[in-house]
Amino acid sequence: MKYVIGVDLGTSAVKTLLVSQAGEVTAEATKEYPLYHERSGWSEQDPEDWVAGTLEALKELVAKSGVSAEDIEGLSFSGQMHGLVLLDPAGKPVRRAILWNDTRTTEQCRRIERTLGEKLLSVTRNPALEGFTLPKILWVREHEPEAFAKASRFVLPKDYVRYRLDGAIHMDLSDAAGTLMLDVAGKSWSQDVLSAFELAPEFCPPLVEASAQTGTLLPEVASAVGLTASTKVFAGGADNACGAIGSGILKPGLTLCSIGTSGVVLTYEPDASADYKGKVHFFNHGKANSFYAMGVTLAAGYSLSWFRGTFAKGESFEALTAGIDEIKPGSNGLLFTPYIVGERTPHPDAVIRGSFIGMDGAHTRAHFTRAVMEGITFSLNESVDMFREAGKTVDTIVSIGGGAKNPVWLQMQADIFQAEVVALENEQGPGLGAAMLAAAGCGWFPSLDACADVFVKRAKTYRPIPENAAEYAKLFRIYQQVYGKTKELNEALSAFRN
Ligand SMILES: Nc1ncnc2c1ncn2[C@@H]1O[C@H](COP(=O)(O)OP(=O)(O)O)[C@@H](O)[C@H]1O
Ligand SMILES: O=C(CO)[C@@H](O)[C@H](O)COP(=O)(O)O
Repeated sequence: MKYVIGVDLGTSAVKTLLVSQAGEVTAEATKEYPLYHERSGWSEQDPEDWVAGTLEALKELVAKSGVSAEDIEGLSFSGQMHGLVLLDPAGKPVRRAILWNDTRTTEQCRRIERTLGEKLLSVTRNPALEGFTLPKILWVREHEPEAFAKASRFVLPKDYVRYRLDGAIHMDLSDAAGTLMLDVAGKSWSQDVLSAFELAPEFCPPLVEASAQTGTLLPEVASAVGLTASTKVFAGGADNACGAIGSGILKPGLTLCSIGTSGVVLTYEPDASADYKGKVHFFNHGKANSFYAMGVTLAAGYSLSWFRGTFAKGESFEALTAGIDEIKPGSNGLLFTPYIVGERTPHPDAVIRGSFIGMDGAHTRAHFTRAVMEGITFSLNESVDMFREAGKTVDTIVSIGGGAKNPVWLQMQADIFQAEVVALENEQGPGLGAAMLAAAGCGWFPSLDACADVFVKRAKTYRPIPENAAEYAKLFRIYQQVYGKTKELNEALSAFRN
């Protein structure tokens, strides 16, 4: 039996999966790493932590699987999107990476809008959002000119890790789409954008498809992790593109919900013709010549992990969520908005922050926990709503990410989204998608679709419970008012944030 490895470079951890030719996940190994929030709205990671975590996870994966290294043919990546890694000419990062959930770049976003005008949407197909890469590049150039002067090019998080594994610098189209520098439909770096901001073409890495082979493992890396130097390395893609591949979202009509650190609702687009007028993100898929549209909740799983870290330190998610199934929809009148690091869809707003509305002396920690999960799901439902309003049928949603480990949350998703929610045998869609890129790249299947027929294994389907769905429809209308009613209050409070 032959095997491939999927490496998912997430925000909370790097997760590695060993997957057989039959699509069975035969081993998993995960390594966590820290996030640095030095100021309100800032979010950074050390690229060395990603590399060390990946090497440790790979070593553990190979050792615990008992599989012979010769049988592991290839490896590919899924990566947290948008994070800026600036490299000096020797390939060393000049500063920590600035991540997708860092919102310090509002001023740069406004400048990008003024400079590019209508080209912003017609070329990059996306609005200027703080999380995207170009505003981060402009921020470093303005605020840290010494660091910027050392940088000769930039890469995205998984590209840096791949470079350290195979020694070659590349970026795939699905990840490049999130930089705001790509001509998304034309699949090339946009000369218009680069010249508008005086960035040299050499500052951008060579573009490849997510399924392209970029090299083989460097001999020293292979021996450090217990693999062979002939292991093929494939480019891989953005985590959401890989999540879509790993959930079989490879043809029109399918929708994905992912609750990781962020939360996304995503639909497949067969070509670049759809026009959502910048209300949702529009990116290249990991499947060649196709696209996807998606809405993003910045702090989805992160809201629950923030809540756990602050009020239930040291407890597992299982302990934290115990008993929430005994509480009725609406958490006894408690409502949470998950804007704890600002928001993207449908309110691109770096200043807004979260709220608990309706706190009552009768509420217990379990009510708060359920309210957090409901608030996250309401936020994702705003994206579902937007797709429905744009004419899409959203009746079946494949659910992945850490949030999909929780059956109560999966039922809540079905009740709030008013759609069937499908859980997969393994909730790690992006890691599986990465493994599928390697499997297809190794020639095991003629296409990603053929690979999905074997690799994507559906488990349970959750159907809406009519009385819950009716309650949630009423609550959702209340939830939608909280943004408007707390916006000004948060603007006033922002002066007191550090
Ligand atoms: N048992 C669980 N119940 C509810 N939520 C969970 C559970 N396990 C993990 N999560 C959620 O999943 C999130 C992590 O998801 P994951 O997909 O691993 O994130 P990332 O890819 O961003 O690193 C956590 O922040 C948490 O909110
Ligand atoms: O910014 C986005 C998408 O635009 C995020 O979805 C990141 O790609 C991080 O993903 P997770 O760590 O939550 O999987």
